[in-house]
Amino acid sequence: MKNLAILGATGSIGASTLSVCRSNPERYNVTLLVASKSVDKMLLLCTEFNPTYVAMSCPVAASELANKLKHSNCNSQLINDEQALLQLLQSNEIDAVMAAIVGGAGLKTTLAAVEAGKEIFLANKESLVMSGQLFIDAVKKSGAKLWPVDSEHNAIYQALSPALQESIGHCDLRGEGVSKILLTGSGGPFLNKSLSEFPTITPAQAIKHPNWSMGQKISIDSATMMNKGLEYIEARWLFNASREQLQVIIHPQSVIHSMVQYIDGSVIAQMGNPDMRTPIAHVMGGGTRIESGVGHLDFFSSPEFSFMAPDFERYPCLKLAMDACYQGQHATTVLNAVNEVAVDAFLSGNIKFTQISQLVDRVLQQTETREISAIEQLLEIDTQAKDAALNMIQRDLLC
Ligand SMILES: NC(=O)C1=CN([C@@H]2O[C@H](COP(=O)(O)OP(=O)(O)OC[C@H]3O[C@@H](n4cnc5c(N)ncnc54)[C@H](OP(=O)(O)O)[C@@H]3O)[C@@H](O)[C@H]2O)C=CC1
Ligand SMILES: CC(=O)[C@@H](O)[C@H](O)COP(=O)(O)O
Ligand SMILES: [Mn+2]
Repeated sequence: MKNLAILGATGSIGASTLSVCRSNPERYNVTLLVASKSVDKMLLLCTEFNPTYVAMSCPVAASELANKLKHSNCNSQLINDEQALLQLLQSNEIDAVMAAIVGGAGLKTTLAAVEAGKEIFLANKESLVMSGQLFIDAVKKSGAKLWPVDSEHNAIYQALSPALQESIGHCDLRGEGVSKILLTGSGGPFLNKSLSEFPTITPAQAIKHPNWSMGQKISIDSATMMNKGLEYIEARWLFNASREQLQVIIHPQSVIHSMVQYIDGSVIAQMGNPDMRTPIAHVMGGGTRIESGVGHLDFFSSPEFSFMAPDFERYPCLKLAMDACYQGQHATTVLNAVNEVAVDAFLSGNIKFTQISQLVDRVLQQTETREISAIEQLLEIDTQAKDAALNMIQRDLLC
């Protein structure tokens, strides 16, 4: 029985993780649940799982939850400050951590767990996009076991040889006969929409992913294909892949979750219904197969598979992310930070869909190259980039 912390417990990945816990009660003890503002959802989870500890990053939500917990049958202890949360994550009360906070807000907690050598189930791709080399170095130093949860990276992991699975972050792809990682993406809801209609795309249209049910931010990222850009950077770090070893392929059906191509011509793909409980069960089972609650693929009623190359005119965010990947960690941190501001602004009706990429591009263009050697530098770059982006929105500097 492992003690599990779920960071982002009230979100989409949090819900899928808890569903896998329900299907496998003998494997995990839900010890710590962390979220931000969703008090009522958290109260329900506390009532069901009775975690030893619970934390809400928003102080108002934390005190509201404290009050409600007093009148409940659950005796979870509320962790009230960030430092205490980081210490708990690093303590021997926690064995495994599902890192599923959305955005750069997940960086500190995820890294704290990495530094303490925990078993890490990584959904929070933004933390790896921001901290890249520092993250991978911390994994190596602490001996943390890093499991990719993101459906594509989990698929790639499953298609790799045991030697490569054991060397996440330091894979010798060529040495093990891998010629390319083929990262698949659906293309989102606007794959076939006329480009002339893009400026009038609404949040309600953009949030409707054709295949996956996910949180708001990642759904918008899928629509711009910034999600695939972030995943490209994520794959670069997880699998130590060079530019020549990474290719993005649009596969609108989201049945193949990604593939690995070998030098002998073989291509190994992982397939399944688009349901995150499959990769989550894979990592929570430690690579062995456990119940996920996901049904089998029905090959006779599945649509035909199709594949195409991404068009950067339709998906400028993908190109920006692929370029930032080779500019360095300052660039990937700015890309991620500005994208977070832009997605928020789009969801609030303050900018157009087409202005998401414009904003990211503008702030990246005014970013100076910087060598990164500490997380504090990344956090400073993150704040500066967000300020610059907000400033551009307020001054109405976008076309
Ligand atoms: N959803 C999916 O299918 C997939 C998601 N991912 C990645 O997983 C991560 C989570 O995505 P998803 O579950 O969709 O997102 P959701 O928006 O559904 O959930 C986000 C979670 O993060 C919590 N949260 C937000 N800010 C903070 C904070 N500052 N401190 C603590 N908790 C916080 C939210 O709490 P609250 O509810 O209280 O606001 C919520 O529990 C993202 O990085 C995403 O890219 C990767 C692959 C697939
Ligand atoms: C489920 C998952 O891993 C998401 O990242 C998903 O891949 C999003 O779909 P897109 O392929 O449209 O980005
Ligand atoms: Mn994904």
